[in-house]
This record gives sequence, C-alpha cells and structure tokens, in this order.
Amino acid sequence: MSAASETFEKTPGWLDWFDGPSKPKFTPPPGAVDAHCHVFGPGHKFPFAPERKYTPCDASKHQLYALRDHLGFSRNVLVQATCHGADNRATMDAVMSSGGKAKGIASVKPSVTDEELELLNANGIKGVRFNFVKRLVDPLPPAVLAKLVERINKFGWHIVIYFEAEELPELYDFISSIETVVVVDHMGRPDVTKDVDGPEFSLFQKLMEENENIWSKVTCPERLSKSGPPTYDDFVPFGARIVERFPDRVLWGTDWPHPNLTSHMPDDAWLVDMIPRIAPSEALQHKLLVDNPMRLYWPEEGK
Ligand SMILES: O=C(O)/C=C(\CC(=O)C(=O)O)C(=O)O
Repeated sequence: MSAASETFEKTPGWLDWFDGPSKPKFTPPPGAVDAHCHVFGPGHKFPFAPERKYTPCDASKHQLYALRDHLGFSRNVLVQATCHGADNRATMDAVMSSGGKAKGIASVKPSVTDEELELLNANGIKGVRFNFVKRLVDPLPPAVLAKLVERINKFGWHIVIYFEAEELPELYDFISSIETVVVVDHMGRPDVTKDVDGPEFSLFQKLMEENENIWSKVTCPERLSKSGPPTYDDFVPFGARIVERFPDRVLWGTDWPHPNLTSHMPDDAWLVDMIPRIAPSEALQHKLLVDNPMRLYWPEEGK
C-alpha cells in the first residue's frame, strides 16, 4: 500500500485511550498563547506526506482547541510538522477555522511559487520552519534556505528553526547570518544532564546574546528531561536561564500532541505547571505567555 493512500499504519495511538490531561495548578494569565503545537490529519482528509519519517495518529483541531480551553489558554500557534511535509492544508484548515485565535508556521519547498506564499500569508501563516533534525527530515542546504529567507522577507514572516545541540557549531554562522527574526525550537535541544554553564549551552546562549533577532521556545521538558515526569527537574535550570536572560524573546508551548515520544506520554497539565518554575514572576510569565507571542504573531492587535 502506498504511503500516500488513505489507510495508514499508525504509531501506538495514545489519543485512542488517553482520557485527557488533568487540570494544571498554574493558571495562565488571560490571553495566554500556546505557541508550539501541531495538528495531524485526519489522514483521510489531509494525507500524510509520502516522504515522512513517522506516521502519527490523527490529532484534530477540535481536540487541540478543547485542550486550549481546558488548560486555560486563549490562542495557539500551529507549527507544520514533518509528517505532513510541505502540504500545509491540515495546519491551514485549523488556523482558518480558529476564528482568529490561531496562527501558523508553514513548511515550504524551494519550488514554492509566489502565489502559494501569498495564499499562506493571506490565511494566517506567519513564518516557515527550517528543520535540521535528521530523524525527521533530509535537511536542505543552508544556501537553499537562504534564498527562501529572501523570498519570505516581504511578508514580515519569521523563521522557526529546529536542530539538535550537536548541530549548532556547524549551523552557527548560517543562523547568525539571517537578519529576520529566528525562533529556535526547544532551546536547540540541549543535553540537560550537562552543566547549564558548560560549553554546549553556553554556545546557545552566545547565539542569542550576539543576535538580538533570535528568540527561543522554552519548551519540551518531556523531550529533553532525563530525570523525567511529572516534574522534569533537570529541565528547569535551562528553561529558567533563557527566560531570565532573554525575557523579551521567549515563547512557550505544549508541543501537543507529542509525536515520537517513546519514554512516556505527558499529561499536558504537568507541562503547564513547569511555567512558574522557569518564569518565576508574574511579569516574566506575562511576557512569555502573552506579550511576546502577541508581538510576533498578532502584531495587528498592537499589544
Ligand atoms: O514537535 C516537535 O517539536 C517535535 C517533533 C516533531 C516535529 O517537530 C516534526 O515532525 O516536525 C519531534 O521532535 O519529533
């Protein structure tokens, strides 16, 4: 059966049996934005990409928006995941039916036409994602991506970039050469068993220090932590450091529906309860959850 057909072999489908997250103890401020999450499928409507490296179970916009309300959030930023390749229809469909409460980040091929970019722009897409994680994609060369950066600049879009910490030395110059806003997923995936002041995470902090256009998502304790759930203690010094040093350039998100996790499936309430541990004051929480994402994704609201 071809991968692009309408029947899929699914990875174990936690959404089939999980009866939902508990209520977080932490109450997000009014207007809080979950700035990193995905929708998958439904596969019969929005087929997964033939070139994908994993097949998730369906995770619909209805489930995502129910989760948003349950956790006490107001808006979402939907990030196109690699299992949908450069076919942005599932993401677009979710954004376009959100009543203005969601914006999106697309994936595009170098062959994307100006008309396609215009269409994405007119329907809530605010940037493109460059993915360098080899278990997810065959990464495009930086020179090719640099041409895409030139083409998207006219929309005022930004770049979301996903890489693992060991790739940063090689990508450092390319990322620093981008003049538009760059948002790094999951703090560049540091090894949180290492010292927060060690060479690996210092290089990431240097990248943010030297380039004021670089932002970071302080996300994914469930992916990065080795100490594990529900408190993900080893993640805290890393997230807290980035929030403390760069409070105006950080974003937070659930990463729902957590594809490719093999260790455990997080209760999203645990993730929300990490927020006050990495952003200890109300002022920091407001920047992280409201001011920063609103400035980047809803600038038209002037907040
Ligand atoms: O959601 C994430 O950030 C992480 C993912 C999936 C992903 O990003 C993708 O498929 O594009 C991962 O690490 O497997």
